Amino acid sequence: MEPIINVLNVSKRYGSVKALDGVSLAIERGSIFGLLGPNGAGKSTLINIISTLIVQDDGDVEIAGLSVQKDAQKIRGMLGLVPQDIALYPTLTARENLLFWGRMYGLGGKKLKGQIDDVLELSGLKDRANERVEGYSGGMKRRLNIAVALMHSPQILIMDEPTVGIDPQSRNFILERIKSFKGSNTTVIYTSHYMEEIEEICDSVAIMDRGKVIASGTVEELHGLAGSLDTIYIKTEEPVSDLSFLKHLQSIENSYADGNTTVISVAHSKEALSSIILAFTRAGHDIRSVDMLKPNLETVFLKLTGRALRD
Ligand SMILES: Nc1ncnc2c1ncn2[C@@H]1O[C@H](COP(=O)(O)OP(=O)(O)OP(=O)(O)O)[C@@H](O)[C@H]1O
Repeated sequence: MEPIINVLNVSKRYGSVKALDGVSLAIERGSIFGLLGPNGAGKSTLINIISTLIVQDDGDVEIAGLSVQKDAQKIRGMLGLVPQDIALYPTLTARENLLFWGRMYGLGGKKLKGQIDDVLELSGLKDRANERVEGYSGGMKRRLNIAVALMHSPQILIMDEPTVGIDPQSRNFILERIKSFKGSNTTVIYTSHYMEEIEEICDSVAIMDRGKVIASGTVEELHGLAGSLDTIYIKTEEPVSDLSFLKHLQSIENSYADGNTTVISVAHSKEALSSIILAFTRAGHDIRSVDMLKPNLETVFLKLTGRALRD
């Protein structure tokens, strides 16, 4: 597949802060592309450059062969942006907001009406379309914001943390809707610092930290960077100083004691768990709790940076 977006060695500074430091990325047409990173990693700066809202200091972004610097106007017509801040008229109804934005995009007549019905359906707001936006919940406003971004049927939908601070129902609704774009002509760029969301919906992911892309690939490829081992944490009533009772268990790759917690690395935690628990009990250790951690984007980030994603 052909990339629709090529980010070529892009840098951006704010005073002494390097918000982006030589970022390069290729985003496939029709994919759902995730940008994951902690606060301040540079995600918003990057998508604002892709959206032609701010200009980079160095490098370029090509979208369908056009340059954000030279062809900003044309590129804007191809993009739908869902910004972090809600941009709606509170005293207008949802339908009136969509009418306004549709006209801004140059739509009119039957096409405009049809498009409004489509995006209301898509955002699950059809039944509430004639209510004023000021009475909407945060999640409904966010869904309307997405509807606005879809009014001109953009090739690329860019969403900056669209699920922050909204109710779980709206969050699930939004995630399901984004998943429904899979295999369509619409390319989605999705930023988040929630790794579960990115794992759930994205085909490809770039992990950003301090202005750089520190890893990119499919979710599976990125999991591979954390190694293939699961981690089991067993908390006991008393500290366990001698772990020789685990020796006979072939599946254990590594184990160490950390106070009352024994940390065990195994290839297949599900299969190994019952024999590990049995070994603890037989050795006379009372177990207080058991936790399992499979490799995920959180552990990948930890491995690459030595820091947690959610510091
Ligand atoms: N307009 C600005 N003026 C000064 N510094 C800025 C500006 N915008 C961003 N920065 C700085 O650039 C860095 C990257 O910020 P950016 O907003 O792109 O990160 P982010 O990954 O989107 O984080 P968040 O999840 O908090 O939005 C941060 O250190 C931020 O403080």
